[in-house]
Amino acid sequence: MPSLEEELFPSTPGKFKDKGGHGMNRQFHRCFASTSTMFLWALFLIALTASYLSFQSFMDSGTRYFSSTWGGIHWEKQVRNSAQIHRPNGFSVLVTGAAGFVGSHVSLALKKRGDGVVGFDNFNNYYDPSLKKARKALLNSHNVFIVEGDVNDAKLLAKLFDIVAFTHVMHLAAQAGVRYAMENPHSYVHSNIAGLVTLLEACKTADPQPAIVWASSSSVYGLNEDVPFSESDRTDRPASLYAATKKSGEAITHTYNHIYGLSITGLRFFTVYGPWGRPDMAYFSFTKSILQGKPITVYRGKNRADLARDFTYIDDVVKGCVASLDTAKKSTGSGGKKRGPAQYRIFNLGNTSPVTVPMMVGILERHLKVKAKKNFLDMPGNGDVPFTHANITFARRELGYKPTTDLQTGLKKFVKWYLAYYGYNQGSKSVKL
Ligand SMILES: O=C(O)[C@H]1O[C@H](OP(=O)(O)OP(=O)(O)OC[C@H]2O[C@@H](n3ccc(=O)[nH]c3=O)[C@H](O)[C@@H]2O)[C@H](O)[C@@H](O)[C@@H]1O
Repeated sequence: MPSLEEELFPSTPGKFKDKGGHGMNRQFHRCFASTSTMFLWALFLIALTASYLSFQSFMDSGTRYFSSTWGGIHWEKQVRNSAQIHRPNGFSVLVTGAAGFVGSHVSLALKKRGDGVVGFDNFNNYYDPSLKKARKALLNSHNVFIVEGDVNDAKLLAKLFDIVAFTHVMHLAAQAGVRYAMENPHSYVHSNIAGLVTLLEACKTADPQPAIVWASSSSVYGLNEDVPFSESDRTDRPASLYAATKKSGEAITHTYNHIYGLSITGLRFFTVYGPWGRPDMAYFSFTKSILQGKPITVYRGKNRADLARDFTYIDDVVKGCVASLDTAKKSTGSGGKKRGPAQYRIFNLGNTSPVTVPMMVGILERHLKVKAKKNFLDMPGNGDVPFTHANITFARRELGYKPTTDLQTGLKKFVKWYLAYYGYNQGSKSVKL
């Protein structure tokens, strides 16, 4: 049986039989037959190519539509609902890193006072994503919708700005952690530099342009030895790639402020801790190890000096973030062009009372009622700095920022949350105090 293809496009000369007649005629017929065969073949190939290409493009859009986590009428409705403002002169805020530690707290605080909040997070596995999912569930229960996506996704960002006229962006999405930068340097460049630029491009083009508040880091002070650290101190000697990407962020945001009129506020966070915190941070991982009866490594600086941090409680930092949004002036650009000078600020958000790491461990021991097995180790050259200490005069004056929680009180709240969330049974070999 001839195939469908053969029936439509006969290729055997026998089917174009010369039914008698002259040589010329035969010649003409042969010639005509071969030309028309070629023509038909060409038509067939064109049709095949065209249908292949349209199938490809259908698959492309289909893949995006069916497998991506964004897009569609239902999704847009969720975004719009989440962005709805429920107070006079309220904001609509895009919070990146909303499933993160600081992001989830800030999102909740804004939502509770009636601002519209749309979360944004890529739920990466730098640390246990189930904790991020639990934060997401908490936010969902307060009607905050988190868009799943990466800040490097320009199309998704453009779509969001298309749907919502965000008044502010609270940019907290980042690759965090000081020492992990030696293991995975490119993840810092990807999130903290490339992602930041993609986000700023979206903000600069948005109409209206939002005001931006974003997370820098106390680590930008690097090898600075003037204490306490003031915003005007040197920040050109970072000790880690993480710090270098945050410092770059300060420079990059400045250019977007200068060229496009974006209103920018950079916040230098000082070792933020508390309930729903980050498992990669020392106070958190120490708690887990102490409860499991596992040893912890406590780093020491030059001449065995204890390391110290200006540990800052999450609720204090949230107040600083919200006050930054409240005092941020509008961006001045439109249509991607600057129309006048715009606000550019940088604030320290610290606690102003550094505590040594062994003291922090002592507080945890008391709250957990379990003794830690401590191994002291000279600080490896891994990006750590010996101490941090914030001067918060500027934030106090401009934001009314006034931290009120000391480490003792803050860690008590953290431990209470930790035990409620994970339970006591983290291990069997705990040594009770
Ligand atoms: O303030 C900041 O800018 C930074 O604060 C923290 O960085 P870090 O202060 O290094 O916080 P931890 O990783 O919790 O370390 C706290 C202290 O514990 C020490 N440590 C850490 C881990 C460990 O196993 N042993 C140990 O002694 C560190 O050397 C450091 O002195 C955050 O992890 C960064 O994302 C943030 O940007």
